[in-house]
Amino acid sequence: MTTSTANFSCIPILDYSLLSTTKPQPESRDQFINELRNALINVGFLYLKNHTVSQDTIDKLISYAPKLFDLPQGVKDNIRMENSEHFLGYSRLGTELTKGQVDQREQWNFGTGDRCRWQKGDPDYYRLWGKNQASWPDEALIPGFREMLETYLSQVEELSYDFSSLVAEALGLGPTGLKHFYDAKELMQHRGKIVKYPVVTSGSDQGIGPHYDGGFLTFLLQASPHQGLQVQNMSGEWIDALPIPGTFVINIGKALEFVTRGIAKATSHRVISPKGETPRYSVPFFQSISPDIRLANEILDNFPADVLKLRDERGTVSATDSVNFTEFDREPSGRVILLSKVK
Ligand SMILES: O=C(O)CCC(=O)C(=O)O
Ligand SMILES: [Fe+2]
Repeated sequence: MTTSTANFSCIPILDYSLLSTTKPQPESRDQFINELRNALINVGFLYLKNHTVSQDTIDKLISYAPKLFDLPQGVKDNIRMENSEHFLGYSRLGTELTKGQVDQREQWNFGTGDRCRWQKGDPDYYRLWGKNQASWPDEALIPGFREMLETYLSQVEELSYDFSSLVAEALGLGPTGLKHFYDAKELMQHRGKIVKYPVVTSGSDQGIGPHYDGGFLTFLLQASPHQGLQVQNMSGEWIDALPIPGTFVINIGKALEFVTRGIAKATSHRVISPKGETPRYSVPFFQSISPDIRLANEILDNFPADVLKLRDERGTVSATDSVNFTEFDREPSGRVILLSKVK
């Protein structure tokens, strides 16, 4: 593994209020963009504070999370992901593996939008666009949950587009430099999960094993105050990403790393199960790109020399722990996601 001068020992905290449109300050904007460039190239992870998602909605989501998992097992099993052609719904503890090892987590999978895009003759992966209907627990069992989560997902979706334009700017591509990776908003379906990591007293404490995210950008809400998320730096050390109230943890996925020629860095991360008395909860939101995009045809060019220099000074991590399928650059991105679900 290459050790780099740009190795990190903590995850930067970026302040979204530096971009405030009520009092625009060019130097504050420059500061934000510079900090973002550093985080994208040297860390692959950042915290975002003073973001645009309402704290009231986040507080509600945090209080709903345990109630969702406390629903009777039969209710949860009725809306199991395994029965959904859209891969939405509930998945039991122990049904997921990372690199052959069982992850100790229970999850609900949701998507934005509420329609299936697939029509006869369309590619198979359009079926991933699913109606959420099947994945919502009965309103009477958890009143207000659906409305709260739809509000949350649509606010994070908005943030994800705004943030993607800032990422493009920070990489020297101009604010619209990543826009062609997305279809029209009403055609996109982004995915989110609500995850419970139970307390582990014996056996494996792998909440989720070391992995890279596959897409462009992930927006993670740490929905309880537990230690557990760790991020691997250039020399292989695991750095804690402790929950910071009022922030999102944002990280880069393999697809963005690939199309930016390794400039924006995907960083390996994992979750260690909680040891105390109470479970850990988190809510990742995975921003999708157009399902028809073949990444190998879309590798970006025209990066400014200073951005390329920062990448080259950083060096590369020689140990590869890539996504578990090899066709991720050549197949349409929708099929890559489909393959990852059925493997
Ligand atoms: O739960 C977390 O904190 C991280 C989850 C994660 O990395 C993932 O689901 O890809
Ligand atoms: Fe992840």
